[in-house]
Amino acid sequence: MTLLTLRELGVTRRGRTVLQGINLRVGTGEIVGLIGPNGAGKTTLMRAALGLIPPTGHSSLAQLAPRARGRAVAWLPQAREIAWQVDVATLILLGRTPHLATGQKPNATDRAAVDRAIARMDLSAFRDRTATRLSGGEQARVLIARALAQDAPLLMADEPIAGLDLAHQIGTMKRFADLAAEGRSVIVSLHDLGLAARHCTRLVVIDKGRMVADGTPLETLTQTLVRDVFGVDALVQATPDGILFQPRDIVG
Ligand SMILES: Nc1ncnc2c1ncn2[C@@H]1O[C@H](COP(=O)(O)OP(=O)(O)OP(=O)(O)O)[C@@H](O)[C@H]1O
Repeated sequence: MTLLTLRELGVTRRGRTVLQGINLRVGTGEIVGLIGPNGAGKTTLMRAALGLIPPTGHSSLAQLAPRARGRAVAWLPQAREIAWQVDVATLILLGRTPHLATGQKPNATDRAAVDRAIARMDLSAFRDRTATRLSGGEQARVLIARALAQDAPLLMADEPIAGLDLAHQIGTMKRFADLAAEGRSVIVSLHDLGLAARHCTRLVVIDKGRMVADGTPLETLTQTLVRDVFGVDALVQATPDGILFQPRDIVG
């Protein structure tokens, strides 16, 4: 089953081409890491795929009406502002909105989805706390939980682990693996190439608005690619315990 199809997706902003020629098909059970330097076009790709900015070309998600899109994909943007002075459980319940008709009250299924998301993001101790009074990293986990509660087949997350402590970075990547094991998929932009190499099933490398590599972490994260795209000399090594990625120095 295909959860997302992009064909020749492109974006022009203020007369400048910032994304072009993106072709991508995401099936079930994938953790697709979107990687690339600052300004490469990762956020633009996700927002264009969702139809949040007008793209050229085709995105299967951009065609959908808002409620149908909310059931097809959960979107976790990079900006993490929480505006509502509500408790954590209530905020996470907002993730169920695409499943509720206008005026419909949440039912047992919705509450179970919230409980699952709270457990998955290690937030049981925070469920009754006011969300705006949590630390930045705690708020980030609440927003991930809200996206998980949406129970969509596809999760698109823009730098979701930025600002999380190490254990919660790894924990979040493992939760994404749980989703993939359930047959869902995750598209996640990441700057930590070590975590990307270790936890993603596939990496899509974006550079200057173009896709320059698409494959397994070992196929894509070659020393040459890391040097050419990121300007960094790195050690990339397959070990019995997974891929090790160690950036060593800036090149050039
Ligand atoms: N509203 C806008 N108007 C004009 N240019 C924009 C706009 N938004 C983004 N851009 C440009 O598009 C390019 C891609 O930006 P994008 O945010 O997609 O990069 P990114 O890969 O997500 O970067 P980062 O890792 O820094 O978050 C950048 O050159 C950026 O300056």
